[in-house]
Amino acid sequence: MTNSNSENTTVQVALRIRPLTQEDLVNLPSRFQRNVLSTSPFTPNQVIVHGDKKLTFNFDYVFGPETQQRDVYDISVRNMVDKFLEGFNVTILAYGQTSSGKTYTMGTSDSVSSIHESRGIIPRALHTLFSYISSAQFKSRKITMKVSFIEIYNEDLNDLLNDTDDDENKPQLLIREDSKGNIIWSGLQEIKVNSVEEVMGHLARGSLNRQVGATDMNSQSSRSHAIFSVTLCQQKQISTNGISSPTPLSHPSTPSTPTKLGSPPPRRLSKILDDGEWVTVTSKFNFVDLAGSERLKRTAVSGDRAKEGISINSGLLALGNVISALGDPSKARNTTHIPYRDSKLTRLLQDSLGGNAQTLMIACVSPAEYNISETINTLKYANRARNIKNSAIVNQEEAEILLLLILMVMVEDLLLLLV
Ligand SMILES: Nc1ncnc2c1ncn2[C@@H]1O[C@H](COP(=O)(O)OP(=O)(O)OP(=O)(O)O)[C@@H](O)[C@H]1O
Repeated sequence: MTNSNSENTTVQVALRIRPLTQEDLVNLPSRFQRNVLSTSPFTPNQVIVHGDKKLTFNFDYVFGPETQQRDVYDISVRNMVDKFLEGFNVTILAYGQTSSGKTYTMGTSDSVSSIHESRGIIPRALHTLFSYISSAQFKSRKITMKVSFIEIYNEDLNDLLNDTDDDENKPQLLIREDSKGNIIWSGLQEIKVNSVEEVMGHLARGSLNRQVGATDMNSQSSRSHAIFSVTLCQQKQISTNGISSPTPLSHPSTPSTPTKLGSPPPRRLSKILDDGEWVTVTSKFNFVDLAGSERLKRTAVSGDRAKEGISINSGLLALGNVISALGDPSKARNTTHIPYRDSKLTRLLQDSLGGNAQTLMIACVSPAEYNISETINTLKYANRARNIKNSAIVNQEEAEILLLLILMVMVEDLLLLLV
């Protein structure tokens, strides 16, 4: 950490091992239902794979099959919500093979009426956010929150919150880079929200629009990558000594005497400066539910499903390549080229991987022997992500607002000189 407005962090990686489900007990051959994963009793956050040979992997967090949704949230996510409120961009990615628990963990399919205990990360994070925002500490701030929901399906971008059937008049979704190198998703609807219920309504509506199709492994398999985003804009006043001031911004009044350029600030301008600066802090929270990472032959698909599989895998392959390039110190020294542009997924997530965001990857796995090779792939993939270094900053714009105030006063003064 350099100062309170910028933090150098690494991508945090949590492993979540789901329990055997009723579907496993019905669908998997009984000789392959054996549990092949255990957590280490001696080394925290270590998982042991009991296959042909014993393998161990370490993560920032390891959640065993008995871990409840509340604990996953409290231990690994709650602190990221705090960071989001401070003005940092935050991304949480759920990665893993089909049916490994990504949607369950993330809560992407949860609705307002979902049972409280089984609620995933998204509804929990929103409850925390809204309770903070309605607290006394935030009363003096002007706050707007917006949500958007984007899907990448066969390398096409879809706006899951735009229900219009009129495809021709739907705005084109584009990924752009601004002059500061920030990634902008343009053409996407951003809907203003005022309560957890409203957010959950949009999440449920968007999830219904998401592409799902039956594979052999999961009858409701998500065939697309989906990113639910919450953007928080806070206008707050900070006094010049850095302490938040509750005084709202008052518009500058007409000056009694005109000010010459270069003269000391007029009294009302120095009053504005004394009262403190108004700053706008904007942060974005991305909840990413990736499509299943399994190899095609496992899901026994053909035709359109196979085409989807190839495109899902190419997005995840590109994500893997970006992770390798960012996470392998020897490669990072030798090449400055990070292949973000190889897929829409990596381009959309460019800020979250090696950029201006605090990022948590949750790798989800099944404990059953039947899935052992996919599980090992997931463990290796997620392990590499731990080496990625991000450099996040509080997205605060004070200079522009102050400059604007000074310019407003100057324009008024110049106008007065003309009359
Ligand atoms: N930790 C858990 N505790 C209890 N049930 C779980 C847990 N994780 C997943 N499940 C159950 O396992 C099944 C598959 O989970 P889920 O749909 O979240 O998988 P997924 O990884 O999102 O799959 P896909 O990539 O195909 O969408 C669901 O019935 C879900 O309720």
